[in-house]
This record gives sequence, C-alpha cells and structure tokens, in this order.
Amino acid sequence: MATYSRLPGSVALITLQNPPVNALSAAVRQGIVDTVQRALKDPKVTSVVICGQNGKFCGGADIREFAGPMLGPPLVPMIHAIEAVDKPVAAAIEGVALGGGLELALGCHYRIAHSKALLGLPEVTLGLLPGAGGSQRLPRLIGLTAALDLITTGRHISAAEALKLGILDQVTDNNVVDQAVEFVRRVAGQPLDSRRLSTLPCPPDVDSLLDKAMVKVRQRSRGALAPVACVQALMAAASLPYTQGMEKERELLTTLFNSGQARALQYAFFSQRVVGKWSLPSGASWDNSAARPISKAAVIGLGTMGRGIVVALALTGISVVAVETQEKQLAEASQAVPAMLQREAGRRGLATPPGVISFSSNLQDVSEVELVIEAVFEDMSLKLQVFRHLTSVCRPGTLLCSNTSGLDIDQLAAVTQSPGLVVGMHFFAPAHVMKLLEVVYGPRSSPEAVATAMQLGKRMGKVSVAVGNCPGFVGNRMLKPYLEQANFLLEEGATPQQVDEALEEFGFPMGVFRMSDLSGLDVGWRIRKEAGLTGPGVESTRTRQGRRYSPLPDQVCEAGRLGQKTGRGWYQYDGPGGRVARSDPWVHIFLEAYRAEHDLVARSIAPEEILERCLYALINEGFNILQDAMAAGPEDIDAIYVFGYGWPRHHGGPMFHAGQVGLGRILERLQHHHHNHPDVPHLKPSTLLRRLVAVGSPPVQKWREFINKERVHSQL
Ligand SMILES: CC/C=C\CC(=O)SCCNC(=O)CCNC(=O)[C@H](O)C(C)(C)COP(=O)(O)OP(=O)(O)OC[C@H]1O[C@@H](n2cnc3c(N)ncnc32)[C@H](O)[C@@H]1OP(=O)(O)O
Repeated sequence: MATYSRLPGSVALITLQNPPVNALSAAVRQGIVDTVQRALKDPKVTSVVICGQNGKFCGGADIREFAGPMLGPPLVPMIHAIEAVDKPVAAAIEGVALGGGLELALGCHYRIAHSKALLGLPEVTLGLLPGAGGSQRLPRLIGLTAALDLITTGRHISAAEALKLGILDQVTDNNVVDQAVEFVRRVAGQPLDSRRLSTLPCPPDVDSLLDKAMVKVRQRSRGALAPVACVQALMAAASLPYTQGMEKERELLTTLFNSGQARALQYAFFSQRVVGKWSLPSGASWDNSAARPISKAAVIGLGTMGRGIVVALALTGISVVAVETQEKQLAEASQAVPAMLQREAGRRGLATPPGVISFSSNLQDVSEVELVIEAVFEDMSLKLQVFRHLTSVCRPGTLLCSNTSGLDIDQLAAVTQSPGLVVGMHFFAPAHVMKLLEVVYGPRSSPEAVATAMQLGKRMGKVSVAVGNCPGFVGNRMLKPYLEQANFLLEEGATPQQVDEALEEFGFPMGVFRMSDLSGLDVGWRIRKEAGLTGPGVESTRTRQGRRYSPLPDQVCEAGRLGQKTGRGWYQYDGPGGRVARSDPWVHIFLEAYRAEHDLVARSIAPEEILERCLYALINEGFNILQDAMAAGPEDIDAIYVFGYGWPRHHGGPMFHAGQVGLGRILERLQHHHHNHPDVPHLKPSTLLRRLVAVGSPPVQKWREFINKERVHSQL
C-alpha cells in the first residue's frame, strides 16, 4: 500500500509500504494511484514527495506477481499520471531505486537521493527489459551510451555516479525526505515541461552505436533474449516518437514475459535467496545455529587456490596468516598476493585493506587464529598430515576447513581432536572472483561450524550452498557423468570442437574440452589416479571398476598435453599460456588411431545427441543427489551450477531445465541412452526422477516437499 500525509507548508508525502523492499505490488500501485489523485485534488497541496518506508525507496516490480495474472493498476499509466501532475513531484530515494522503482522515479519531475542509495535497471538479469517506460525515458535523460550500459548490464550504480550521469538532481548525506521536501517547496510554481522526460527528444544514434552494441550483446550473451530486446528498445527510443517507442517497449516486454528465459532467470533470482536460508537434514539452520565471529584466519598452501582464498578473506578485513612450507612458492606468493589484492579491491571500487596479510613458512604461526582453511594439493595423505598438525598447534575451538574439491571431509575430521569443528569450504578458481562456495558438512560437523562457514562465505560476497559429504560433493559429482559422456562421444565419432560447439550454443561460456584445457588435464588425471582408475599398474582397458571407462583424457595428458599451460591439450594454442584454441590435427589423428585400436567405428553425431547425453547424464546425477539428501533442494543444485560451473543463467540451472524440458521427456531419453549403453550406470534413470514422473511431474518448486514426504514414507 501507500500512505498519504500532508506536511506543513502544503507538501503531500506519499510513502510506499511493502516490506522488505517496497516492491510495486498491486496494492502498492493502487495506493500510488489513489494518493496521487488525492494530492492532485487537494487545492492546499502545491508539491508532492514520494518516498519508501524503512529506508528503502523501491526494489521494483513485485517479482512474485509475475507468476500469476496481472491484477491492480498497470505501471505504465500510473507513471504517466505522475509525470502529468501539474505540481512538482520529487522521488526521495533512500536504499534502493531499482527496476520499476527507478522507472517510477524517472516519471517524477525531480529525483533526490541519499549518498548511500543504489540505483539501476536490473530487469535484464530477470529476462526482461525496463518495460515501465525506462527504456524510453532513460536515454532521453542521460543519452544513449550511458543508458545502453545501464540497461544491458543491469548494474547497480551509486548515487554519486547517478548524479554525474544526470539521473539525480541532488544527493545528500542528510535525511533525504527532508531534503526532497525542501527542494519541492523551492521549485513549486516553476514550469514543469522540461522535467517531463517523455516529452523530451531522444538523441539519435549517430554513430551506429546501437548496431555495434547489438553485435556485442549477441556475442556476449549467447542465446539470451533479454539483452537483445534491451538494445531493440533503445533503437526504438532513438528512432521513433515516444508513443511509438512505448508501443515497441510493450511488444518486446510481452515477448520476453512469455519466454521460458524470463521464468528461468526469475527462478534463479529466488534460488539464490533460498540457498542462503540453509538447513541440514538434522534440522540445523540459521534459526537454531549461530555463526562465530571471525577476525583472524589462516590459509595453508599458497598455490592458485590458496592465493585467491587469502585475497577473498583479506577483502573482508579479516587478518590472514598465509602459510606455505615451500620457500620458492612462498616467495612467489608473497609477491603475487598483494598485487592480486590491490587489483581486486580496485575492481570492486574499494580501498586496499592495509597490512592484513602476514606470510609464513611455519605452521606454528596459525596457533592464534579462529579459523584455518587448508588449500594444499588434492592428495588425501597430504591433507591428513596437515589436519593432524593443525589439531595439535591450533588453540581449542579453532574451526578447521578444507578447500578439497571432493575428498572425504569425515576422514579429515577423524584425525582431529574436535571433528565437529571440521567442514569443507570448496572455493572455485579464481577464489577471489568466483561467486560460488560449497560448504560441506560431514556427519560430525556441528551446526555452529556450518553456520560460521556459511556466514563467512556471505561476508566474502559468495553464494554459499550447504552440501553433504559425498565424493565430488554436488558440483563435481554431477560433472563426472557430464565429462564421461563427452569422452564417450569422442570415442564414438565426435570431435572436441563438435562437442564444445553444441554446449556453447546451449549457452555455456566454454565447452567441456576448452574448459578442460583451461583448468589443466593433469587435474582430472590426478583425481582419477587417486580413485584408482588410472596410473601405473592400472590395466589399459575400456572397462574399469565394472563400468565403461574412456582412457582418452589420460592418454592425452600422459602425452604431455596438459592444456593451455603447455600450449597443447584437446586444442593447440600459440604457445604455453596461450588462450586462443585452434583445432589440432594431432588430436584428430590420435582419435582415429584410438578408434582403430579399439575397433570403434566413427559415426556422425548430431548436436541434439551431444546435448542430451551430456546434460541429461548430469541432470540424472542431480536427481541422485537430491535422493541421497546431499543437497537440500533443486535450488541448491541450480545455484551451484549457475554460479560455479557456467550453466547459462537463462536456463535457470540443470534441475529447472529438466522441468522446462519435461521430466517425462528426460526420463524417456535417459532410458533410450541407457538401453544403448547399458555399461554406463550414470545413464540409468534415478529413482527420484521416476517417482516424480509417476506423480505427474510437479513443478520444480514442489520437489523439496515431495522428496521430504517420500523420505518419510521410505519411498526413496
Ligand atoms: C513491467 C516491468 C517493469 C519493471 C520490472 C521490474 O521492476 S523487475 C524487478 C527489478 N528489481 C530487481 O531486480 C531488484 C531485485 N532485488 C534485489 O536486487 C535485492 O533484493 C535488493 C533490493 C538489492 C535488496 O537486497 P538485500 O540483500 O538487502 O535483500 P534480499 O535480496 O535478500 O531481498 C530481501 C527479500 O526481498 C525479496 N525481494 C527483493 N526484491 C524483490 C522484488 N522486486 N519483488 C519481490 N520480492 C523481492 C527477496 O526475494 C527477499 O525475500 P525473502 O523472502 O526474504 O527471501
């Protein structure tokens, strides 16, 4: 709703009230329409201020309403009515003015903001465009270049930047409502024509800026509809009168609204919030578990991951003891880390935190910290050694975390004096940049330890997801069948390029083989060696541990082709460290020889089969994970894939995508592929998938409840 009050001196104050962010629900829109009418009719009122309750102007349209039929007054005429008022109307912006919230402010004649306010048009991130006139008013106010940037990236900007761009008329450190009231009193009676943005001319696109932007946007966000529609709306603003521009805006918005992509992106928005409210099968959650405050931490091992973790911690203001026992590595890290910290702080617009990192080669130096993150090589015996040492040097009560990407947390906990204080904190490279953190709880991890790791993740700006302790946890466990299928497809006749192109066309920033070259083929090789699947003494067959196995990646790695770092992998590069992947005749000859050796006849494989085999195998493992209670719900898996594995956000995440494709279809295709490849257990449809199909394929939002019920009745 919106409340109305008349302040002394003939100013009407309209306050939006819809906690927590004053989203423009039907009730709020009705409230605005009614109160604006009231202000218009009241002869004693000479000017109007619109503000939001509880320090937040407005977080935009109410996203929850998008799923149902449109009720209440529509936004566009509501904003037009405000713009048409013949008394000055000012938006008093505190907290946020985002999406429809900023569009509402653009309909006001003046905009005054608090210096800490954030403004933006993030609709593109929800699969939409600023469809309440924002795509037409903003370029009229700040020009095409700046409007293009804000609308196609959806980024939030500070009040200072908004003032510089011309979005705001005034910024204040004081009470913003008081300032806005004073402002409108001052301007009351002045002509308003030039303040009505819809009546101003839009600058023309003289340098084909928008054509160039369209090419860039299509390249950058492969397959995503909203960024393209945003540019089209700006093209309309630049070339058509306002009314026709608005018609185009509405037409584009309708197309986007009805697209699966908008639903996927809105689901992704809510998933991110759902996973923050973690809960464990034991019933532990934020409601009953308190996080410990952490001000001093240590990181053990200063390879690529360890360095990134040090930077991520330091950026939060935590003092970090960075330990590396190899002198050469320590010397390199103590040069590299401060530079990384400075770069990352600059990228985030922060001052470099002074002197919070100390470097050491001595493990004894961690004795005073409250939390340790071990980031040594992915080798269980080495990690056990580190944990034994830590438990003897750290003071009682220190949280011991491992950055393992898939090893058994419980085994590590078992060698410590307080197994309850051991959790996994699985970062993704580069750890100071990537948003995802898997917080891995073992059977003995205490709720307090999980809460502390989740809270620390939040402080570092991560999307932290609590996951159970199983080989590979959630992300890498699902990656295994995906990678496996990609290798099998090579055996059957595909090339690395064909596989990568199909996946990149789907929307992944990089296909599986390009990704493997980037991370290094030795990484996977070592994990397979640890699992007893490859290495000296393992027989070179295509069946290992009772299932089909492809030795292809082992052989490429053993040929010294480790990927980008050696200039050769599944592709060739200009040299070691090269970034541009080119097809390599060596790989094609190697694949032909391999197929001949194993009597495999190459066949032509369609992109559809590539996608089905890779993605459905991965999705199937997601169902197994839910069935095993290693993830609390499909949102957790989807957040992991969107934030950590490059799953295209406009496809929501693997589990959401399964629902979009249709669970019946996924089941049928898995059955088909499993029938053709009975020696591949990952293609055998999971029991949970079968159960969901049997009960009529409920929407993804209902799975959590279904799984819990099935578990109670021991159906899973
Ligand atoms: C016709 C088309 C015209 C307009 C289209 C639009 O306006 S689309 C909406 C554009 N707005 C946005 O994209 C803003 C989305 N919200 C945010 O970015 C953040 O929530 C915000 C406002 C920066 C606040 O962040 P904070 O970290 O403080 O809180 P949190 O994100 O956890 O949100 C708190 C709860 O509010 C819910 N929520 C936030 N925004 C909206 C919204 N626009 N509609 C509905 N609900 C919203 C959010 O889900 C949280 O709910 P909870 O139940 O507590 O999880």
